[in-house]
Amino acid sequence: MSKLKIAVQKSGRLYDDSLKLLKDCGIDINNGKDQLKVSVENFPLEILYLRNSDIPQYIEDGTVDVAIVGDNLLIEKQKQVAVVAKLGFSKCRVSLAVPKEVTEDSISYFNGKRIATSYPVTLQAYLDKNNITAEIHTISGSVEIAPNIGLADGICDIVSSGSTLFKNGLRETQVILKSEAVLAKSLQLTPEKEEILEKLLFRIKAVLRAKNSKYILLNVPNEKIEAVSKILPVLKSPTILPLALEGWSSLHSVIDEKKFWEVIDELKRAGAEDILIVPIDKMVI
Ligand SMILES: Nc1ncnc2c1ncn2[C@@H]1O[C@H](COP(=O)(O)OP(=O)(O)OP(=O)(O)O)[C@@H](O)[C@H]1O
Ligand SMILES: O=P(O)(O)OC[C@H]1O[C@H](OP(=O)(O)OP(=O)(O)O)[C@H](O)[C@@H]1O
Ligand SMILES: [Mg+2]
Repeated sequence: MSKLKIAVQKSGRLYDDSLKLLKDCGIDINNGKDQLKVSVENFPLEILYLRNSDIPQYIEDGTVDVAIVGDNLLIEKQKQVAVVAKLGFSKCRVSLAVPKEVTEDSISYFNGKRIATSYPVTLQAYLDKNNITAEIHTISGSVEIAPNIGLADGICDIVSSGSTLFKNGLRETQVILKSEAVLAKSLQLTPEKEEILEKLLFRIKAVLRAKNSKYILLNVPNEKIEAVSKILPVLKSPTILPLALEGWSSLHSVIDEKKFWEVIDELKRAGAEDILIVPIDKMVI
């Protein structure tokens, strides 16, 4: 039986979360030190550890079948690949930034200026769209240093917390795009590999869904069940179990964690008590 070849970043920003995701999907990974190709025993998968920057080309060639890669890099490299799932980690943006002393916020500041970046294609497309003519200096890293050493008047680079910009006396002026890790696939997969990918995706979706959801249990007087149920932003309808205490019930359901914080006060006002929120490991719907 053939195996699906998946590329994962060898080391860097994507590595830990990529491996955690695969492990959460029940995939046993036993890496030897410096082993760059690992065959998985309990799923038809072969893992290749590669440089993030090389991955888009490998997917387009069909050298690898699928990969976990930063979406911003796929946009930059303009390869013929398909994104099959957003993975919710390594969230960042590609932004323009200027020395903090520059007071101008408008994109027209960059007209006739020099911009250092590792993402020249993304930057050029953005400048063209905004009718800006600038000189692009492509460098492969430590982009934030460029204005300080007189190499550029501004930069275009990845921003996440903003701390690298801040420490280098820069400030973000325009967000060009937002990115996160994605699962991308080759356009040349055989039907057999598509089938393995479907199985992998099924697991990934169950893991991601569970990450954003919580199991909620709360106690409520019977006459208030309807009012409380109406407020709960639940998946289907809640499970209602009678408590040993006469006139009370326990409501169980699954909710989106973010929505829970929005309705907590309303739930209490409507009569909910003893609210428990419990993590969910996997969620198949
Ligand atoms: N500070 C950050 N916060 C969140 N995500 C980031 C951050 N920096 C980079 N990323 C995302 O992680 C991906 C990998 O970044 P990383 O810096 O680890 O590798 P790289 O320098 O692009 O490549 P290589 O593996 O080829 O050395 C980027 O393409 C981007 O999508
Ligand atoms: O907004 P922040 O949270 O500070 O993150 C942004 C920084 O993170 C990335 O660099 P990284 O640390 O990956 O180093 P690299 O340039 O060697 O890839 C990116 O190139 C920025 O420099
Ligand atoms: Mg980096």
